[in-house]
Amino acid sequence: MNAPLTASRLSVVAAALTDADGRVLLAQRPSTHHHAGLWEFPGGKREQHESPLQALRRELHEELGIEVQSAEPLICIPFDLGQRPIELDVYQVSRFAGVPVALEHQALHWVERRALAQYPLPQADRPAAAALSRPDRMAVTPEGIAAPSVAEGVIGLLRAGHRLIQLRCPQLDASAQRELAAALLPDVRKFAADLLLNGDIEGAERLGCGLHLRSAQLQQTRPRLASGQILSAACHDLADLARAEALRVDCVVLGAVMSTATHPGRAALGWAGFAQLRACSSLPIYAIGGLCADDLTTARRHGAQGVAAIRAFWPLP
Ligand SMILES: Nc1nc2c([nH]c(=O)n2[C@@H]2O[C@H](COP(=O)(O)OP(=O)(O)OP(=O)(O)O)[C@@H](O)[C@H]2O)c(=O)[nH]1
Ligand SMILES: [Mg+2]
Repeated sequence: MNAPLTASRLSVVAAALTDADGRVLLAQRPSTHHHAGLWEFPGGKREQHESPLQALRRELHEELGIEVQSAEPLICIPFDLGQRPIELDVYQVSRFAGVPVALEHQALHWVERRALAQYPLPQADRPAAAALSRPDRMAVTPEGIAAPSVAEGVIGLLRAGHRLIQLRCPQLDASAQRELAAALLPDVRKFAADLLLNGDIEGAERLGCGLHLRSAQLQQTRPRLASGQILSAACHDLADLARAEALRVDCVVLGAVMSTATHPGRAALGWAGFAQLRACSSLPIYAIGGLCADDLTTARRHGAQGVAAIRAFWPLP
């Protein structure tokens, strides 16, 4: 059965068309349309009788003259901050017949994934650009274990394919956490991964690594980080998300989606609550709280960049 079209959000389907080199097609919106001149993923409004895939096939035929052969769901973004609330359902399309031609757009560009964010995109597209270019998992180190075990576990995470690791060691003082980060950074860089220091602004500035701000730190001015140093932030509600957006963070971690043993007192958002908050921000958002890798598909269906977890990802017993 087709997902119902609701009056509250306009249902829009769009395609991240990829070529053999993994580049993604962006299309520049016509000067006569809403969002004129911005670069978007080709697609358009789903009609009442259509499934998302039927709408995608029709739109890509009309706009690019191609036939879609297969499409995988990438991310479905509820977004309420524009002129009209939309649900932007983005599919990854790597198999299609024909060569895309700009039948309705001003121009087409094949873009390296890392360069997507440099294009002026509609606000709702930012989470899709991040879904195409940034890790879908953030691993957070568990508390209460000695520094050598944290180091061993982080190496295990890198070997298991994790590329975004938050070093969170409340059991160590700030200087010991910083020392541990400094020792781990050569390995982190060898794996082309990113390490985020939890809460230690000065440490991240000095070491040149990433930083994860606690929600209580969101009132401060933006830390002095270079463009390659990822800035992330813990958020629990709308006010946190607004502050994180004002600090121009690269991503946030939002939860708890499910109730967890580590934070038993905190009310869980559930996926519906998560999506409501997601719709009020254009930031890439990792969902956290009682989640594991099996929840990635559900997370993406609710507009998340992916899943952040402690125990579910930790490779040591
Ligand atoms: N196709 C597309 N639309 C997007 C994206 N991001 C985004 O906010 N939108 C918004 O979604 C809405 C519908 O898109 P559209 O203008 O392509 O619709 P359409 O192809 O059916 O065109 P039409 O209005 O001429 O019939 C527009 O308000 C558009 O700005 C995106 O990446 N791709
Ligand atoms: Mg369109």
